Amino acid sequence: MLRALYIGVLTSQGRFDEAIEYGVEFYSSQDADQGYEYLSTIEHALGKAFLEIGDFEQSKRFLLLAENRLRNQGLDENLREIYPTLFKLYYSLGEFDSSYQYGKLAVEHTEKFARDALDKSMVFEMAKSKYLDFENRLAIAEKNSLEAEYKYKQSLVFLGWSTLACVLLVLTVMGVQRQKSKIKASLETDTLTKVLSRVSLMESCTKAVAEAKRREQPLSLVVFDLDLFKRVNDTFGHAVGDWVLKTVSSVVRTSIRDKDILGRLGGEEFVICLPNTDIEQARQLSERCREGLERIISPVAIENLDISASFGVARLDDTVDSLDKLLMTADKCLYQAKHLGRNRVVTVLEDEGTGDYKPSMGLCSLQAELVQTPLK
Ligand SMILES: Nc1nc2c(ncn2[C@@H]2O[C@H](COP(=O)(O)OP(=O)(O)OP(=O)(O)O)[C@@H](O)[C@H]2O)c(=O)[nH]1
Repeated sequence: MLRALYIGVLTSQGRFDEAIEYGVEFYSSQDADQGYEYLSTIEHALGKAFLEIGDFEQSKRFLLLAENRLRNQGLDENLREIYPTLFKLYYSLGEFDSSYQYGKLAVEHTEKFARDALDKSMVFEMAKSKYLDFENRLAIAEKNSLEAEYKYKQSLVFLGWSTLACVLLVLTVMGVQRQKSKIKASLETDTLTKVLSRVSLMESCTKAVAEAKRREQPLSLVVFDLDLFKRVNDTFGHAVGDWVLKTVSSVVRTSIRDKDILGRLGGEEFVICLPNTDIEQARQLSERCREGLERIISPVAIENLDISASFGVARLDDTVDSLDKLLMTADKCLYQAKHLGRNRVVTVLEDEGTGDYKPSMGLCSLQAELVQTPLK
């Protein structure tokens, strides 16, 4: 193939004689194995060279050989190159019909080649744009996936922190709630005896009184106070005194109904509010409690630890129509019980005949009329 090219180069440089000499010498020793395309290229180069030096016969011979070879092989693209030379040859020979035919073929083949090239380049451009598009989409997808991964990691971090924050918040709220419930419980309950504290006792009693008045139901109120409790403290110490207070509370709690209200007024003084309970029922209940307290035995053998309490009982009526008056009346009865020798229950006395109770305010001056439990 190099030889064929060399001949072509010599021809293009105008060195026609050298090209012919070199080509004819090589061509006369033609080698069948060199191939059609190779031979036709040498023939075309020789045809061109002979044309240039005006040897039209030789030119025609080589060019037609080349044309036939290419036609037989269907090498259209090579034919496209040979037709202009044949056009020129026949034009030079004055054979204008043939010249015209080859000129036409040259134009047709050149156009076809141009169309093919255009098609190929279009296909190439399309493939290129598809590739670029693909590349772009790939780049966008990669960018998106990186962004998504980043966002995912960010959301994981956010989720972690928010979970931690939520847990901390819940723990804090739970802690605050626990504290609040503790504070509320400590405000509502007397820490030593576990019965209602003074504040919540007053609240509960106020509600119960209002409810009884609204429903027009009876209600009684008991105030009781441990007898000579100072002596218990002084003789046996405050620890024993505390134990007595706790035990008294629990004995009374078990002696009354669930709906009854038991609270510590202060020191060794307690209140029992008894909804839906008349004065006689309240007196009986107080008596049961009094007896229960008398039976308290200390777990360690403490000699002379006598526990007893005095009870004052009042009832809600037209005159004693508020919690304050109930407390005052019951307290007067309690004072009376202490005055009469302690360890007893004192209530206001029901007026014979009318069925009414004497006004509690007159209790102190009406001692003889008070219902008393006898001293043991
Ligand atoms: N251990 C103990 N003692 C208390 C508590 N609260 C009050 N006291 C004591 O209860 C005693 C009450 O004594 P006083 O008011 O003189 O009454 P008392 O000795 O019971 O006599 P009377 O009520 O007249 O029968 C005092 O010594 C108080 O210190 C308490 O929570 N624990």
